[in-house]
Amino acid sequence: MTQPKSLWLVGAGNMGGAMLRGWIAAGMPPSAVTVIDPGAPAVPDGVRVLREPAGGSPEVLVLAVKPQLLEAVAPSLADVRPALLLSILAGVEEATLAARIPAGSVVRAMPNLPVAIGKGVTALHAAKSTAAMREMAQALVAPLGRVEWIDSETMFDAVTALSGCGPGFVFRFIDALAAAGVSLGLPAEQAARLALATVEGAAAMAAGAGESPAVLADRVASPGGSTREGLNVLDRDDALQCLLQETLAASRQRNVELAASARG
Ligand SMILES: NC(=O)C1=CN([C@@H]2O[C@H](COP(=O)(O)OP(=O)(O)OC[C@H]3O[C@@H](n4cnc5c(N)ncnc54)[C@H](OP(=O)(O)O)[C@@H]3O)[C@@H](O)[C@H]2O)C=CC1
Ligand SMILES: O=C(O)[C@@H]1CCC=N1
Repeated sequence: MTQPKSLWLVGAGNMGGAMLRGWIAAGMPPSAVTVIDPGAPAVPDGVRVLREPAGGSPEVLVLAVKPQLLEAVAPSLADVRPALLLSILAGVEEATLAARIPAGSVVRAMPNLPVAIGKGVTALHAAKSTAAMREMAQALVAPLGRVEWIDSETMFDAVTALSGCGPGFVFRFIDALAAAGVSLGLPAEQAARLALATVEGAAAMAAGAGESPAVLADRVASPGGSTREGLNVLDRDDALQCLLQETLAASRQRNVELAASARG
């Protein structure tokens, strides 16, 4: 990967910490990274941790605090001049970021939690970045999993709802599948193991298959068999489809609200 000479990670919580673990696992030298986080989080060996910026500027500044903290954090970064600001803040728009933090280029990124194991998805958007900094951003997130550029920033909230929040929805589905097994009399621990392995196997198979998930679902559903009966419940009045539409719409709406409040 094209390694940045220096990278500051501002906020190393759930998501910043996941990206950091992914980068170190992918070979980024820990000595290139400074974490800035007043909570003094645990970080991989060799990574420097500061409570606040202590002068100088990195080549890349990754902003990974909560969107609601942008206003509070920006003044401490007012004298920092990174070549690239990579923001993972949900909702917060490129223009808002550029107005708060002076950076050569701004790229928005929307990763998801599995980046920690190199199996994440990161969406990227940049309207005004230089080509070199777009490449830098892409090279930075490429070892963390799939990378997708989003042309229109207006789509970024929808992408955030789907792939950024998506692992949360899938984790909930795994629990619900297990709980449904328990309701049929299975022991809880065994149901949890079966649900997780089933989702893992089905996702891996769908990822490697040349056919759509719909075709694969039909392959599980033998004519006149029991899967069809179950699918009929999920499909009745588009029950699952409607539930997920409502789920993503609620998440997207929250991103819109976060963007508006960061705009000020
Ligand atoms: N979680 C996820 O799956 C995803 C999150 N995101 C985005 O990532 C960002 C962070 O979310 P998440 O990791 O879940 O939140 P967390 O609260 O887990 O992480 C935020 C981190 O920032 C730290 N922090 C607080 N104040 C400051 C400060 N002044 N300077 C530097 N660091 C500070 C927090 O410390 P302390 O805990 O001590 O307050 C914490 O370690 C959000 O903008 C979110 O939209 C994007 C994609 C997915
Ligand atoms: O829930 C959140 O706010 C963040 C954004 C995407 C995933 N988690």
